[in-house]
Amino acid sequence: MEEVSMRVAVRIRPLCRGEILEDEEVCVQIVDGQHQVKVNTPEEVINFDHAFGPNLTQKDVFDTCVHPLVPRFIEGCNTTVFTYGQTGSGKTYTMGTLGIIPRAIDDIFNLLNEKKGIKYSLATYYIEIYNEELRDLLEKKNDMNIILRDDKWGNTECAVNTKKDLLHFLEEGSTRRRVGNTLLRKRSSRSHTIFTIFLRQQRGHSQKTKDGIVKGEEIISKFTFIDLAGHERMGRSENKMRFNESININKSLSTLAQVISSLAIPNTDKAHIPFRNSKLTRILKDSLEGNAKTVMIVCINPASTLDTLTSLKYANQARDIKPKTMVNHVNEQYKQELRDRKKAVKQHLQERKHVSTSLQRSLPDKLQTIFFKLF
Ligand SMILES: Nc1ncnc2c1ncn2[C@@H]1O[C@H](COP(=O)(O)OP(=O)(O)OP(=O)(O)O)[C@@H](O)[C@H]1O
Repeated sequence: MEEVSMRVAVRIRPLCRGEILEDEEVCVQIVDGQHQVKVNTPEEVINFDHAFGPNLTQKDVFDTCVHPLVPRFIEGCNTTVFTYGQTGSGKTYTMGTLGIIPRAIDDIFNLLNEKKGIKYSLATYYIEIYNEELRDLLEKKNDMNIILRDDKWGNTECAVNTKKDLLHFLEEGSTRRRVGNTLLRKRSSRSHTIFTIFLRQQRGHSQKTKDGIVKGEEIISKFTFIDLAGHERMGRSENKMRFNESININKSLSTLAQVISSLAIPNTDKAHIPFRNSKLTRILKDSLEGNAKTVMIVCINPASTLDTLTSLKYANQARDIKPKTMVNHVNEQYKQELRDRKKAVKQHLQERKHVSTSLQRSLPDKLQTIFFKLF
């Protein structure tokens, strides 16, 4: 088992046309050749694992941050990427249908095709959390072969046979995401979306590897892509509905911040980490602790001084989280459970035998015969 810290990257988008027309100034930049971001007012420099300026492409971001996760996912680890940032900072652009997810899908299929002798199956689900409620984005109009399996959130898992299936689910689900016009921008995402790919593998080799994988073993791993709703200042959205949405968005993001800061403290008592305080953190639990390898991408609007420093500090804290990565050996775990259960049954039978023998001895002859027949 190897200890790894959570990777945190920053991506500053270019000024958009409207911002250029309004003569907006760039108030945050990457320090040349460094993984550092410099905010102008108040002046501050913050370190990250990766930093992408406005000239870097979707491919650059993917190749540096996400491509290295794909082999880990195939090995059997849970892997997660999430985008975080203000409204309009480029989260959906970075993650969505033209960004990280389709590139990751491509990589996953390429790698699986390269691996000979692995029997595998894939499934996916795509959900959103809107106003603290979960909605299945793949539920309607589904012409694919659907396995209905209600998990603890009641969402639907869809079987996937080809790369085309997976891309189809991504595109279909993305069109159903809850968006709304806010004062800050038109068609702003008002929900957190979670796109998950499940990989179930049957390993055929009999020799042991460094991961301890043995013949016939079943491994299940998941790759989760989370596009968070934009955090924003309260009161800047125009109506009650938008205001309520903002309360819920900010509430779950602040719970996420509390979880991140608790996890960043070494030896925190797990019972005190507030995972259960929001749906988002409940879902993200296994991506942030234990068996996970996670990358957080903080998206920045170069013209906004308003929440930029807060976003950067929030994200910087996440670098201190140290999840433990391990392969999900389903069969090993199952075998251990069976061993434990067998041991418990044996112990129970021995205790029962002991009780019955002492009881039998204390009974009169006739009753002893009946007792013997019964036990
Ligand atoms: N790196 C980039 N290069 C070019 N354009 C970008 C980049 N990042 C974002 N944009 C553009 O900026 C706008 C806002 O991006 P996007 O919709 O991804 O923001 P968001 O953070 O998801 O916003 P919200 O939280 O409100 O949904 C879009 O028009 C998008 O095309």
